[in-house]
Amino acid sequence: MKHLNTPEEIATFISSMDTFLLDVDGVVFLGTQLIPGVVEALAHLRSLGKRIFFVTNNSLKSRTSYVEKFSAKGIHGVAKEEVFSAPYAAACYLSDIGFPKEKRVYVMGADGVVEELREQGIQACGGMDDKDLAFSGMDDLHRIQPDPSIGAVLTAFDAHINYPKLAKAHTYLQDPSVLFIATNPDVADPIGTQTFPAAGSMYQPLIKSTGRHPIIVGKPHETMLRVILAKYQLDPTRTCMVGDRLDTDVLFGQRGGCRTMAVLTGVTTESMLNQAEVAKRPDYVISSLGLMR
Ligand SMILES: O=C(O)[C@H](O)[C@H](O)COP(=O)(O)O
Ligand SMILES: [Mg+2]
Repeated sequence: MKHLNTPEEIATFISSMDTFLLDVDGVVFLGTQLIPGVVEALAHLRSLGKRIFFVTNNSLKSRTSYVEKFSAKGIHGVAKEEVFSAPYAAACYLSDIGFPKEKRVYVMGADGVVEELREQGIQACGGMDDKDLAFSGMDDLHRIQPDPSIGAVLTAFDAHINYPKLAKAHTYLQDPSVLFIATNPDVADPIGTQTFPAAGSMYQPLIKSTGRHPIIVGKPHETMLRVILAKYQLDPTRTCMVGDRLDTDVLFGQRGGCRTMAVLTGVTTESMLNQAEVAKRPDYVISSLGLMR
């Protein structure tokens, strides 16, 4: 694990890579705030002809919305195809396994998830339509019944989680043929100096109530990485996954045979790095992506 501190060390590292896979939350943004120096760093990498892809477990936005957010924050010229998100990975997974056209996916999450599914021609329900589902007592639950049109339950980050949604998902998952999928395993997100529950905390009640475990399609699940490496014929040894989490970003890069870098602007701290098992540590550490300019 090499710390990159001096401009010379950073320049030497950059020259050894052709492609950068950048995590978003904790690397580019912290909450809604752009991390200082990132716009300049991205412009510098691009000026050197480096390829950049954004690989995020964030399930609040579609890739189109992400491109708009990047642009609004001064990160211009990002193509939708350069953004790989957990909702997109979920849609590709369902499409790749031949999810039946007549079936629907029940989404516990935001509209960005529904948008990505529909873009792949997959019917989705739930999402924000269920955010205000009323619950007036246990005898109200007879309204929630099995639904043969549901072929999968997909959980994501859901700021409007409620008991009726959990009851619907639980009911649908009683049928073993209904797929149980989760966008990502991140259990908490850093916002400012605090942390808050994230997508990986949202499906835990269903694991307990149904006894079933979801297929996780986002990082560190390497499907998304294999798609990127294959689609763009990338050399993993000259591709670096840059992230703020060891258990998603670094593991994701390692599983794909890529180089890995941790930044200290998100979840991971210096002490976490030193406490981590050697095998789980990144190849490189830099205090911020903003220094790569
Ligand atoms: O909120 C979540 O589900 C995730 O913790 C968060 O969005 C992670 O996003 P990433 O760091 O992969 O961009
Ligand atoms: Mg992150």
